[in-house]
Amino acid sequence: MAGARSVGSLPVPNVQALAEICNGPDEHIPERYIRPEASSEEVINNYQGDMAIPIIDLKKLLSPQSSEEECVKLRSACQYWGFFLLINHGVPDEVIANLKRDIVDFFSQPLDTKKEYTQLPNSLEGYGQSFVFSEDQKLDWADMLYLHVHPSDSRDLRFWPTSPASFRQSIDAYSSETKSLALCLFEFMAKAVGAKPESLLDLFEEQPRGLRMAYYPPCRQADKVMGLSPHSDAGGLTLLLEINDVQGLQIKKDGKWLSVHAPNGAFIANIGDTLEILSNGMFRSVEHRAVINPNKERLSAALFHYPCENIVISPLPEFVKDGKVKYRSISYLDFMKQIFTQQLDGKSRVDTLKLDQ
Ligand SMILES: O=C(O)CCC(=O)C(=O)O
Ligand SMILES: [Fe+2]
Repeated sequence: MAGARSVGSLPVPNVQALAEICNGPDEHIPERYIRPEASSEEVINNYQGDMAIPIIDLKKLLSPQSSEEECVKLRSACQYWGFFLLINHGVPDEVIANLKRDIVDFFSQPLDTKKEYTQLPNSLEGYGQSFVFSEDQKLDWADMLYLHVHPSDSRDLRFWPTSPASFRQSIDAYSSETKSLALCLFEFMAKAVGAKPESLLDLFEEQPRGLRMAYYPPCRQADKVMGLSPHSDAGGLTLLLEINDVQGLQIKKDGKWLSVHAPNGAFIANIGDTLEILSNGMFRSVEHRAVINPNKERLSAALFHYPCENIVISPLPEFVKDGKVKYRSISYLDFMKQIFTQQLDGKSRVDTLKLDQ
């Protein structure tokens, strides 16, 4: 593969700056950003009834009176959707508001200021783009700032912006306040299928977490470009925050794209590949993408929860019903390496690990 790297992205133009140049209705958009699939597949915008994304209430999960009922909903959400909205999650409004403000402020700074945090070769962290493997690969209409936020010794402060001045503090507070959320969800997910809570908790207890903040510039020809290519998330669980209330996330449901939007203050939670394998396919890691708004910029922040680095990802015995193991085992490090060396051409990563039934 031309230009392949072990990790990190090839450098590509800054999209926010590009969008400012080609912002007319007929302006030429460079060929590498033209994505026919952005408008060629069916999208459902007003979903209702069975097509409404499940809403999980953390307060209800934690309350002895309602926990069992909410656990049933959680199980069904993880099995059939792989996505759910998480409400009453307990992360203070102020912590979320501060993070949102600072992310907006960061991306609205001059390019030269943001470039001080540019990704280095062979590193994913910093300001730039994710997953650009080759010179001829189509490109997404977005810029990103990716940081390891936990554990604290994984932080590389070279990439942590000092402007806006409160940014580091806001990310740190957000990281602390979300710390127990995913573990709590893992615990209930295990309980929901009759497995011991430790079965998942033990694998995620060190909680490596990364925060990917994305800036999707508007594009007058939004139907020609793609904000974030279809993908599934590699880790265990992702908690997504929509920063400025502009819709753009779409998830694959029964072969169609479904627009998903979080009401103010809710998280959009989704199962990642690692959890699909650990749960022997009981929980689904679902393909999703982000599209572009013609008039408004969109910002989001995805908090990825990874398992401990030294584990082998393999279906957990408690999730294997009828003795049928559906995935082959792979060390977590090898699994992550694949992300940077393999172009899957539309195939899902977990599919490559599925055993023939
Ligand atoms: O921005 C979004 O809505 C989606 C982000 C996402 O899927 C990701 O960062 O993996
Ligand atoms: Fe994602």
